[in-house]
Amino acid sequence: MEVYSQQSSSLEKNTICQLQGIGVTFGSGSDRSEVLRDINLDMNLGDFVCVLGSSGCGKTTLLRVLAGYQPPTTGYVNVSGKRHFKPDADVGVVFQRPNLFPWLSIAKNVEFGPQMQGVSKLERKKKVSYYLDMVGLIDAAKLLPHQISGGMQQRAAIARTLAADPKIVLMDEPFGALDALTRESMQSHLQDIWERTQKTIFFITHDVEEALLLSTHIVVMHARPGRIVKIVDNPFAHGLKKQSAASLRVTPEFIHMREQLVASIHQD
Ligand SMILES: Nc1ncnc2c1ncn2[C@@H]1O[C@H](COP(=O)(O)OP(=O)(O)OP(=O)(O)O)[C@@H](O)[C@H]1O
Repeated sequence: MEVYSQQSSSLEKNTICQLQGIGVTFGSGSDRSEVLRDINLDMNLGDFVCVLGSSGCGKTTLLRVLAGYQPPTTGYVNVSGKRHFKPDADVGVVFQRPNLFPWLSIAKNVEFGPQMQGVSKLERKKKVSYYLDMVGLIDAAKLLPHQISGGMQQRAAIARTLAADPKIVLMDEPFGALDALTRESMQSHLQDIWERTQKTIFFITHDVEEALLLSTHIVVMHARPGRIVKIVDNPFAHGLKKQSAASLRVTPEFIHMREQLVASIHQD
C-alpha cells in the first residue's frame, strides 16, 4: 500500500479532471469563512475516488465546485483539458436523495438527458434500455418514481446520470439514506456499473468501509479550512470482483487499513 501526503500527483495523459489550487471563502469581514484551501487533485480515466472527512470539512462544497455550482474563490477545475466553471453534460451529479422527476416514468427520466442533448429517438431508446438493464430496472421502465423503492429510485437516478454520458460522475453520499441491506446491494451494483462503464467517479461518503470497498483512491480531508491531508491508493480496489464484502471486511489487512483511515480522519 502506498500512502502519501502530497497534494497533487503529476498530470498524466489520461487525466480527465484536474483541480488546481481550489479555495473557497464565504462572506467577508467578521463573517468571513474560509471553507476550502489550496485543493489539488488529478483524476484519471476510470478512477473511483472516495472522499472522507469529518462533518463540515468541505466535501460537499468541493463537489459543488467540481459540478460548476459554486465558483471557487481561487484556482480552477479542468475537465478533459477545458476549464469547467458552470454545470454542463461533462459532469453528472447523483445526490443523496434521488431527485427524479416525479411526473415522468423511470424510462422518461433516463431519457431526459439524451433528449436535452438532441440525441435521436432511436438512439435514445437504445440508451434507455442499455442503462435500465445495467441498473436492473428494465421491468420498472413504465412506473413512476413513487411506485418503486428508495434503492430502485437511486439506481434510476444513477442510470439517468449515466445516460447523459458525462466524463465524470459526482456522487454526494448517494447511499446515505438507504437501509444497510439496500446499501450493500447498491455498493455491489455501483461497482459493477463502474467496471462496465469505466467512468471516473468522485464519491463522498462518511463510511470508511464503503470507501475501501468501492474506490481506487481515497482522499482524506481535514477541516478549518477544508484541505486534503492524505491521498491513499486503495489496495482493495476491484476487491468486490474477487470476494464478497462480508469476507473482505474481516481480513486483517482490511481491518488494519480501516483503523488507519479512521485515525487519520480523527487527527483533524
Ligand atoms: N453558501 C455558504 N455560505 C456560508 N458557509 C457555507 C456555505 N456553504 C457551506 N458553508 C459552510 O462550509 C462548511 C463546509 O460545508 P460542507 O457542506 O461542504 O461540508 P461537508 O464536509 O460536506 O459536511 P457534511 O459531511 O456534514 O455533509 C460548513 O461549515 C458550512 O456551514
